[in-house]
Amino acid sequence: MIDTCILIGAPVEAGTGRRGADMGARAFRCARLAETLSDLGLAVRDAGALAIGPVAPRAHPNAAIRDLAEIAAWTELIEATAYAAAGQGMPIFLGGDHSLSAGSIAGINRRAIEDGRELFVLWLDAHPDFHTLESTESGNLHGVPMAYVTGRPGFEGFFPPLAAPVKPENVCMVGLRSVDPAERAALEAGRITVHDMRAIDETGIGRLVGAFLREVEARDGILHVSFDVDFLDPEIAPGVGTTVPGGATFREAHLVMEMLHDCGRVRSLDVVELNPFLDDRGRTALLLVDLIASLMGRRILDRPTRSWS
Ligand SMILES: NC(=[NH2+])NCCC[C@H](N)C(=O)O
Ligand SMILES: [Mn+2]
Ligand SMILES: [Mn+2]
Repeated sequence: MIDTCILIGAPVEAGTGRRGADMGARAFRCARLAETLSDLGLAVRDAGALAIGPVAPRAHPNAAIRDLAEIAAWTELIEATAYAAAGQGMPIFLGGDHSLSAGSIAGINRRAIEDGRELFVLWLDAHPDFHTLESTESGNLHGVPMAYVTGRPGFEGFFPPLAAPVKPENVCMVGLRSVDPAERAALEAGRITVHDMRAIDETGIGRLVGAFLREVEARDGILHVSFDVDFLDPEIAPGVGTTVPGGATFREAHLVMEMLHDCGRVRSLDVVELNPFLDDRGRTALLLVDLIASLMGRRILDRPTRSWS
């Protein structure tokens, strides 16, 4: 694990159908993310918030799509930021909506390839966000980043060209419970590892994530974690625009974070879709700060408790 965290605010909300996600990065600061990480003995660099300039609107044959030029501009900026930050510490992207992961994962993968490392992605989300520009029906571009970074066709000429796609077999999605028909067909035809809520109920989240982490270790990979707030059950995390009932519990989420810390291979993180406008007195932001703390090494007992390998 890395000892310097770089906090990068990415106040993008054009990818969602609801306003308010652009306040997410500020809410993490109110919930004392930087201080919490410092208390764990980590160096923290606050890189502030990114901003794009004005963009000329772009049309797409899929008329449902909104804010294509804006999301393309965010993707380019976040990609460059992720690439630069990955050489200096552990970037933590504070969203902002999930479209930011198009840029963060693309930039992290460019760095990984340059360093001769194999990048794996753990995608914690109620949704696969696996639409192409053709298949999205809502037109909300937070529903497409995983298709983009794994190199599915149709982004050429609209999104920035990828240095290299992430290998689908290096991606593991956990927590799915809202999958559109076009996404389901593409996931069935592809090679991404997918664990829906039923798999979690039947097998246990620790065994599912443990199997993936063993694979990352076996292939000497590095890991990017993309955490969508709606991975969590809305009862404990109401501050998100796309709530879906039946999500991960408090203990399941902390277990995953603790296992990620113990595996020692996480090099970058997105925490996305926090919408303070929909939150209940900051409780979702505070919960996320505690989860990030678990990922960065906070533990209940002061001894290694790793038991999954
Ligand atoms: N990052 C998210 N919250 N994505 C939700 C996407 C929901 C739906 N699949 C859509 O494309 O509109
Ligand atoms: Mn998502
Ligand atoms: Mn989601």
